[in-house]
Amino acid sequence: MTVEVNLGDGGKAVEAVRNELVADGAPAALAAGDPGLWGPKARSEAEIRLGWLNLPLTSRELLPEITKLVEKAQAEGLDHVVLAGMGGSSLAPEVICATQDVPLTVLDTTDPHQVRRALAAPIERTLVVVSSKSGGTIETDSHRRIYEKAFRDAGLDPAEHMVIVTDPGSPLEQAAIEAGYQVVLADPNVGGRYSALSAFGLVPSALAGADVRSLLDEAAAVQPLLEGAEGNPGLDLGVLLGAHALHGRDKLVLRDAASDIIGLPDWIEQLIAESTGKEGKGILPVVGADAAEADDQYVVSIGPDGAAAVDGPLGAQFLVWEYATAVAGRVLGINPFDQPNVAESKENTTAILEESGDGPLPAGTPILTDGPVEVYGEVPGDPKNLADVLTWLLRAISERGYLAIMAYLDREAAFDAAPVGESSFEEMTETWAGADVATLRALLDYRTDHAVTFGWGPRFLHSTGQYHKGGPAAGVFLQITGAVTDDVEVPGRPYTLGRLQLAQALGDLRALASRGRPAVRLHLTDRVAGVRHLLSVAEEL
Ligand SMILES: O=P(O)(O)OC[C@H]1O[C@H](O)[C@H](O)[C@@H](O)[C@@H]1O
Repeated sequence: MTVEVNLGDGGKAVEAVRNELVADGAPAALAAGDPGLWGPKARSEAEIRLGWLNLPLTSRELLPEITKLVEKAQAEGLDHVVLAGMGGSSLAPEVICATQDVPLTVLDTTDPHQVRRALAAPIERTLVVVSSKSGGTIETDSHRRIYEKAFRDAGLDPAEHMVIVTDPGSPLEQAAIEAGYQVVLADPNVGGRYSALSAFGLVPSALAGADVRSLLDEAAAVQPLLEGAEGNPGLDLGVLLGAHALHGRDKLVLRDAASDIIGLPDWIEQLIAESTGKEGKGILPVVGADAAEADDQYVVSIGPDGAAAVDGPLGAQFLVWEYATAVAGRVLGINPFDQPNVAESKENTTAILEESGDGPLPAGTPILTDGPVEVYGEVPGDPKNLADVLTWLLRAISERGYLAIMAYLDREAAFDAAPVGESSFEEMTETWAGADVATLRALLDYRTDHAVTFGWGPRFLHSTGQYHKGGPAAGVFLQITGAVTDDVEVPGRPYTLGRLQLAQALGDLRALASRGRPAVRLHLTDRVAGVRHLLSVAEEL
């Protein structure tokens, strides 16, 4: 494992931060699990959150149990694995499975259309892993209820098709035991976003067909390096992240640079945004962007190439980024193990659902309609059309600010426009990009020097959502929702997935608006036509 770090202009500042950490004995103290490294306020939380340091060793104890589960699933012909889990309970398995090229369907959405896609797979061959550390996450609870019904409707016993991963003592453990489900208990001394090498990362990945022992071996190989002051990749990276942020370079552009690992930036995004984005401070990860000229941005690459690059196998990457994030937390003077502002949007969502009863949700009235796109929110200057609204949003970004696009839509919808195997790879990619709302990020990025991020809702609420509300008050927010034509009931609950999804969008908007941040919601009355229109307007700006 190597970490190549070119200190560039920030050289002296970075060196000063490193010297102070080394003088304080921080690298060895962190490796030894000292909970006092983040100050007295963070101590009690840190005392129960440092188990990730030992996972390369302790997770080996899970391997026999995992092997049995895998053998059982194989014997029963369960080869379609669905993972229901949000944030730290699904981001690592997604990277592990993509990197090892084994199929895993990740459900970290309340979009009914996307959930319908998963439900369309052969149910008799489906194994659902329900992963939730707290056991109380509304999206995951909804997926469990939906699949339980789907299995029963197909004459199948849910207990034969479900595996639960949760913390000991969670409400989910209780419910799962009562229902007779297979349960794997995770290490409770590991927080969600640090849980890649715990049962949360390993169980669903192994069931999908990944080799998880090798991940532990890779992490174990880098572990001894994390104790020292020299040749310590976690320290080098953490110093870089922390020192840059201290000096105003707080946008971390993450790039995949010819590595064999697929999708690691999305996992890093949650780790860093949720760990550091609080108390008005933080580091904003920017995924999918090119190197920017702006002086609040810098690039770290995954792979062998780049001025600052983290190169090494996936298991080692997980551990090094976690260590680096903990170091950056110390440098910034924050607690890297809590997420104090995530609950706010969740509470708003619950309140909105309760206040609305059986009636419509408080979506408001559009200030204008441009073809298949309705615009909601306060936009000064009497905007006439969508182009005016987008132009205003871009202008509203302050110096050192950023624009966050948050799309509460089906992240696989663009597949419908570009079916695999029907045209050349280049044609397929072009068609895909023209139908994928995520393309908006690049189109708007092209028109501003400021950082532009993109997140799928509600997935990002468990990731960058913490930074949006707890980090520097510098965000401008563009929310996108869409009409639901094929909703999904949530058994035993008074809402459908579509209703929950819209309530989540409105709940987060309420939290952002209460901070006085510029925030607009675009609603696509026809999803396909709406995305096409939005992209063509952005292209013409
Ligand atoms: O695993 P769960 O308890 O369901 O939590 C899933 C996610 O929920 C919350 O939003 C936290 O902020 C995340 O850090 C966590 O990964």
